[in-house]
Amino acid sequence: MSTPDGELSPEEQAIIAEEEAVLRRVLAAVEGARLRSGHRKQETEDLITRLQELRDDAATAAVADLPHLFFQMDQTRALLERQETARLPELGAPYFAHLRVAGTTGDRDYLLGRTSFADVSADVRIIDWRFAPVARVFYLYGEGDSYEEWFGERLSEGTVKVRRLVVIERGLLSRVQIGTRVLVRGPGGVWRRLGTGWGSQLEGGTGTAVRPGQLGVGRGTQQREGALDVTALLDAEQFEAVNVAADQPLLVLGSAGSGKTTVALHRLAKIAFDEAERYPESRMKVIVPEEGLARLSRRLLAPLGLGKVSVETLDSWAALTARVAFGAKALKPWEDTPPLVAKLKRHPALRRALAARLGVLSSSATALPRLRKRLAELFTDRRFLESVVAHSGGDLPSTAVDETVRHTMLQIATPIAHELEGVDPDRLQTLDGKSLESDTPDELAGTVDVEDLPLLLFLRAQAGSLGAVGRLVHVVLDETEDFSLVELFVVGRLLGEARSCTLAGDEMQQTSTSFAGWPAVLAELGIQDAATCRLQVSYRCPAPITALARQVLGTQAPGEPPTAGREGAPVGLHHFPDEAQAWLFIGEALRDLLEREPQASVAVIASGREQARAFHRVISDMSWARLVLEGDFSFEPGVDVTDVDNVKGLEFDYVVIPDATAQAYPAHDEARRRLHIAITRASHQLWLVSAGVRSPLLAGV
Ligand SMILES: Nc1ncnc2c1ncn2[C@@H]1O[C@H](COP(=O)(O)OP(=O)(O)OP(=O)(O)O)[C@@H](O)[C@H]1O
Repeated sequence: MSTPDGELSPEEQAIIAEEEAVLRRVLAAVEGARLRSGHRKQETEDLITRLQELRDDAATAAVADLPHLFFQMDQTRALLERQETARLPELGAPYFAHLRVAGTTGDRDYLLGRTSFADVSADVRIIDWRFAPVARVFYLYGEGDSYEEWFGERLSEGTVKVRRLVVIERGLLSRVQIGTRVLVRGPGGVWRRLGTGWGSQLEGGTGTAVRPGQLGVGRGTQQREGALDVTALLDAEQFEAVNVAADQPLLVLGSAGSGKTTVALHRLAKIAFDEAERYPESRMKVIVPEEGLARLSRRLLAPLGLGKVSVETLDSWAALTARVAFGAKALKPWEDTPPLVAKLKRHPALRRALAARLGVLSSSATALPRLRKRLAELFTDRRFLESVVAHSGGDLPSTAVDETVRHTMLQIATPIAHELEGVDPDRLQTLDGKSLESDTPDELAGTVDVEDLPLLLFLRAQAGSLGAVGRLVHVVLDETEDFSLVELFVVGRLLGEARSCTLAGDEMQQTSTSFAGWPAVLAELGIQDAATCRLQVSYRCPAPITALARQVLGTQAPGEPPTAGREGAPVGLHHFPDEAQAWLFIGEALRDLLEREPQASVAVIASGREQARAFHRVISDMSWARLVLEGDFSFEPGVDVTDVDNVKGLEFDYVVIPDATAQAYPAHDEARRRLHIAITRASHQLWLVSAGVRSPLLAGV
């Protein structure tokens, strides 16, 4: 299957020579434009000084001189406006792809980048991937294909003669990809062709053989630079999705790692670029369930020119929105809601029960104290809660009723501080300086759960408006399967009539049982006609991992398996009699890996927080080991020890699951989805390690 790395053929040498010549031309043309704009800068400064002088003159001039001075000021201003210079491509990496088309007027070269630039005399045309009509030809056709595309009113026909992806680093060409052929510049500037085996595709063929018991395929041997820009890689289906009209709601579905986030964020960039006035960055938002994905999304948005778009987690968005809608001081949010109570408050059955019990409140009934009282009544009403549990389809156990009542009773108790009003504040502190109620159940008194915030907003939004909360012109919801129905309702209200949004999701990755199906999601957002795209190719995970992920899902797996993007290392399964041995083995393997591949990104994904903490102790003395339990990923090389709840939407070169046991992952739908999420974070290699009884989800592997 694999062919060795090789010397370039004469044809490939010619390709490299051609690409280097193109790059030299581009760099010279951009540098020329930069110098010209530098000269213009001096002229601009002179004009500004001149304008200032004229203004000063006008302040003291005789009335008769004013018309003449004003005329001069107008002229200077007009000259200044003409000085405005366009942004120039970055010299370090001015484009990421090369397209040559043969049309009726002969051959023409286009380079795809993030900033348009043309110097026709130097035969340089860099087009912006977001809006240049000819970018369609790049994304939708392959080398040798004939195309027919309408560019506005004009039908354009031709043939794609060259379609190459290029990587330019600090102004130097380092990689050229033509179809599946990859040419890379090696040390000393010697070019070679990478073999087609999976190992060498990853890192260039050296040190990539996988031996059983050894982690690593060579991915982390080099700095991460030199990777192809994902904007250049968008496939035809993804490109069409990115180009769906801005006012059309879009649902992007697909299995793990098929490019849903990639499409959603590129669409945002396209919309912001095409219709900057209607869709200002300040009124667009990305909302995701977890902190880790929020951080990753910010990192992905920056190179797309969307550094100002706000990215929020569901909790921080709800807290901020509630603060604006209800007033900052009125709410004391509680973040440690017991899991069962949180689950009940986010479940679709609660949304339906609320509708049946409360209907739509009148706006006079939505003052915060009244809304809180309403919720408190409901969450202490056993019959109401029993009906929620009864309609939860088995998701909620009956113990959720007692737990919710008990928890709410503590919240509605009067805080000690109120009862002791008038007492000397010094006497209301414990010896260690804390307040009397801290670390006691009384700490809960007067709080609202973070899960209550969307409910309060929902009741208020249903009755009228959310007051000062700003309208949104477009929103991206990622991992939409984890949004509760009430959260979706509130987002819908903030979008107003247009409902311009991109919803990315995969029902196989729901972890919070708040998902009620895509029709319910759209209905709650008030959307009747969403465009839907289903991404088919699994880009992140190699074939062995995609196959295992499907097996783990069991009967929940969707009908059509995704197309595996590439071959890859076999999944490693390691079983030990006891946990100490298993973890020692992982610790050793990680040390060995990081010595060989110091640039690798590795995640040890435990089933829960406590397991992550416990495993972290095994390697905590290593400088590259980080415990990440609040989504605070640094995206630096090294090992993140974390748990399933933290990693949705993320990816790592290597993933180790340290507790693939029957206890952590029993044969049960939610466990299947959780293991599936952990497995599909790996982009190069996966290990499943177990001690005691191995998870039944891995039977036969
Ligand atoms: N057309 C493509 N060609 C090559 N790589 C791609 C392509 N599209 C996306 N990718 C890469 O695939 C990986 C997964 O993409 P992305 O995170 O967008 O997937 P996702 O469907 O949102 O994943 P998840 O379901 O885990 O949230 C990323 O590394 C991304 O850069």
